[in-house]
Amino acid sequence: MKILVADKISPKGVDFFKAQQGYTVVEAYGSSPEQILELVKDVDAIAVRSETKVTAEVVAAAPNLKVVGRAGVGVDNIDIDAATERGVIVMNTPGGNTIATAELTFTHMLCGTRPIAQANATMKGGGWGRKQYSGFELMGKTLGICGFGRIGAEVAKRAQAFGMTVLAYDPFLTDARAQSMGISKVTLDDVIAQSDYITVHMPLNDETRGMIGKDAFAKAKDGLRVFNCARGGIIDEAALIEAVQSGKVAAAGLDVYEGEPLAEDSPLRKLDNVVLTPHLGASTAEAQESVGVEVAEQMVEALNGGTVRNAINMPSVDAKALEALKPYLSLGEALGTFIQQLGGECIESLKITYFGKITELDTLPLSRAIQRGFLKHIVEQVNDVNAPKKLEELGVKVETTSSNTDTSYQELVEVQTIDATGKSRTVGGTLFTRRQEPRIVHIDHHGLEVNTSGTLLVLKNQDVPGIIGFIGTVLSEDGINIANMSLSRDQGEGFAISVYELDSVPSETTQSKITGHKDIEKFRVIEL
Ligand SMILES: NC(=O)c1ccc[n+]([C@@H]2O[C@H](COP(=O)([O-])OP(=O)(O)OC[C@H]3O[C@@H](n4cnc5c(N)ncnc54)[C@H](O)[C@@H]3O)[C@@H](O)[C@H]2O)c1
Ligand SMILES: O=C(O)CC[C@@H](O)C(=O)O
Repeated sequence: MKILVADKISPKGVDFFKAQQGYTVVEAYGSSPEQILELVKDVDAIAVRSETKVTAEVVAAAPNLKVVGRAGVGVDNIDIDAATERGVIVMNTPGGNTIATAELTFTHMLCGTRPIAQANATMKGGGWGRKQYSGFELMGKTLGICGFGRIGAEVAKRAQAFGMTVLAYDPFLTDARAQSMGISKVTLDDVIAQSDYITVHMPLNDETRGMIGKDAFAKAKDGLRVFNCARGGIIDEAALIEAVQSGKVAAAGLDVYEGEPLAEDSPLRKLDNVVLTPHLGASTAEAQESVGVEVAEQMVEALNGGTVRNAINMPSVDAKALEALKPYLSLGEALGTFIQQLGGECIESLKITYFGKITELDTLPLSRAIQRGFLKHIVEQVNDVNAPKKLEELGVKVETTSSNTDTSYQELVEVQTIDATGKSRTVGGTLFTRRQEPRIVHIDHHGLEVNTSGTLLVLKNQDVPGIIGFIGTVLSEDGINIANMSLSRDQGEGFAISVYELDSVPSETTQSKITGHKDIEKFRVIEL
């Protein structure tokens, strides 16, 4: 495996890569976009912080790329769509730099309350300025936190320790969590109108861009203090500059900017009561060691075919849950591959239903395995990362449900296709309990017992004598052994469904002989 470490991550993380047998590590910090395009040509994985941009062009230039690992939280420097389309796993290390960023935010809040940075500059310049640098207290003030995730919550704890009242705006924050944290969950308008301090801790996207802008400043209290250690642009820089100049905003602290590095001539650099740091949120020894080692471990695990943790574009499952799911994954893939070949063309919908014991497990990876199996013979380079996207592009709608309806099995996985004419086909599978062996147990609800590998001949015929003999004869003329056979008779309707497990695919001549038999309605050769 060849790993490109494109940004400076902890040496312990780099050493972890180097310690793996068969791994080559290329460290290329500060490379230009052109150099990156050249460097990725033969790499299997790229490790980055926030400097290197993994664009669609970079993904396209790296045919062997399997994993992009971000030592940190924000993945806005990675083109997730391009990676997903190509089946490249994108993973981050949430949590490793939470405390570092929460503490930096709090440092900014303190600096925006007591003019430490400004007093320090005066002292270093030979001055004293004691009268000039009086400040305020945090105690008794209201802090509004927009984005109450990992970092937001840690900032809240520190604010409470300083005697502040905390309000939070986060559409995904539950009442129970707000209550347990001793904070008030409010609307964005309330945060803006009631806060003395506002800090933002959310990703930058179309909803959050400019969330604290001209309108917000107009509705805010005079003398508001604002802080952004999340992503540049959540607080509109032009509006902030105006609000600071007009005195509406008394102090601000920024770690992140609309453009990074911040332009040398940015007016922000000239505002006395705005304290700036150069994207240092995660820059502590502890955080860097934590995210550097974590990203390396996660990437190696994924590259070696193990558990995929903290993936942005595929379900992450912990090792124990994955171990429990393992036997089901090959069943899932086989059911998907089977139904795609049975269902025929113009499939519009794929319905996955879980029954019984399996509903107690995290079935997301299994659903991915079914989708991957479905695409196996139709799309090249399909994996668990890009399968849903590929199905969407093909116009196949995927629906997954769990059912508590009783079946004849302890657990059952059922996959149904519906084509453009509304015709439906269904296959069901389970694990035979003692040895956890996957089996197909029904086709269109006709009970059978079929292995989930190799070549299958699926037949629907009139329930008349001689069919099995005929199939045996034509296959033996073709030199094909039958490894196993399963039959289901519908005596009421007068037809039978049978599945022959074959050693190889029947020739065209043999298939035409089968087609020519007057009592055989239809057949399919399915390759699992
Ligand atoms: N300055 C740095 O060096 C640094 C370091 C670490 C993280 N960060 C950034 O800080 C931010 C927060 O990180 P985190 O680890 O707390 O992430 P998180 O995922 O734990 O929390 C983000 C929170 O934002 C909320 N959210 C999402 N959309 C929202 C919206 N429209 N309105 C309000 N809330 C919304 C989510 O519900 C979530 O609770 C991220 O943008 C991350 O990239 C910066
Ligand atoms: O790598 C860094 O220093 C920045 C990290 C930070 O922006 C993040 O989102 O985790």
